[in-house]
Amino acid sequence: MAATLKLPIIDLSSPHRLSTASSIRQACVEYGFFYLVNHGVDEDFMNEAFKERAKFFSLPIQHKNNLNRKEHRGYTPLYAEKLDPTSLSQGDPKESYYIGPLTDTTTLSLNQWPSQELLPNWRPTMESFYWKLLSAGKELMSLIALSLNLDENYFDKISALKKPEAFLCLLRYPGELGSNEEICGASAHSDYGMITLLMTDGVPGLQICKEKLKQPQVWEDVPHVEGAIIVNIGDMMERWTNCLYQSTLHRVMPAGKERYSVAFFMDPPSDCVVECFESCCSESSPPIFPPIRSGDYLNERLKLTYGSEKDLKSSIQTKS
Ligand SMILES: O=C(O)CCC(=O)C(=O)O
Ligand SMILES: [Fe+2]
Repeated sequence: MAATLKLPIIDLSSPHRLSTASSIRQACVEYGFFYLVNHGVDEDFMNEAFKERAKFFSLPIQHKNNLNRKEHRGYTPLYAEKLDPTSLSQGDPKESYYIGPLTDTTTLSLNQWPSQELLPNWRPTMESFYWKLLSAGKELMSLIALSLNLDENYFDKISALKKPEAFLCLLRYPGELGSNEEICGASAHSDYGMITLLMTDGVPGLQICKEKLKQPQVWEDVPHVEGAIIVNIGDMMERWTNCLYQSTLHRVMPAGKERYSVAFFMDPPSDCVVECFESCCSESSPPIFPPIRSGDYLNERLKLTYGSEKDLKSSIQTKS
């Protein structure tokens, strides 16, 4: 049985910003994961958004398939994603729905929405959810900058936050697929981007592996904390910080029970160059990774997760 972790709790509303930043640093070095409380997304609203989310997933499959993922927005059916591309499974047994950046008017229309007749409150609820999470995420990024001995507006200054590539992802893991220990709901992976804000629903399953290079891997349970957002560091943040902050390997084990979660992936805009921060390298610890455009990095990772669009289409035809 996996041990249960007690991750650090960070209070986003604390007036003691320097000491909060120092706790964030410790959490990111040690775990790459922490809980965020007093984040401004109130529990009543979150529960309302969770209800709307469940309504979408309970629509008949043909309605969901009408909104199939295009340009990384819309519905992704069961098995279409494989977060661990080396896994031998047919794909991860989860379905999801992606809402792309609302901050960029040029790509806004790429988003897909269920029709108002079917789900009248869905779009305004999800848009509001998006803005609330973006606001919490931006506030957190200023503390993360402080935690790295950078100016608190640093991520704004390097244009990482003006129009971030932030995606709201609604997830459902169907319980009826059983609790085969071999098949993870979400296979082992680290997130690709800057940070992820994750909201779970109380059904267990999320686990992290603190030392991704150590064999055998040791997995520990991350319990749900009511009202808290789980934050994790993504690979681009790991590159920026020269591996000071870990993008920790995580997965979702099957619980034999339906499970929902929401992930808000905050990535820099595609033309932002991710290059080791000066505060994270020195002569004795030079940059480990070469600079890379965020968009190029993300595209490579997404290609591995989804295979080709042809694979996605055949997965829709055979699995639904
Ligand atoms: O559902 C969860 O708790 C985690 C999901 C996740 O890690 C992801 O989608 O990247
Ligand atoms: Fe993840």
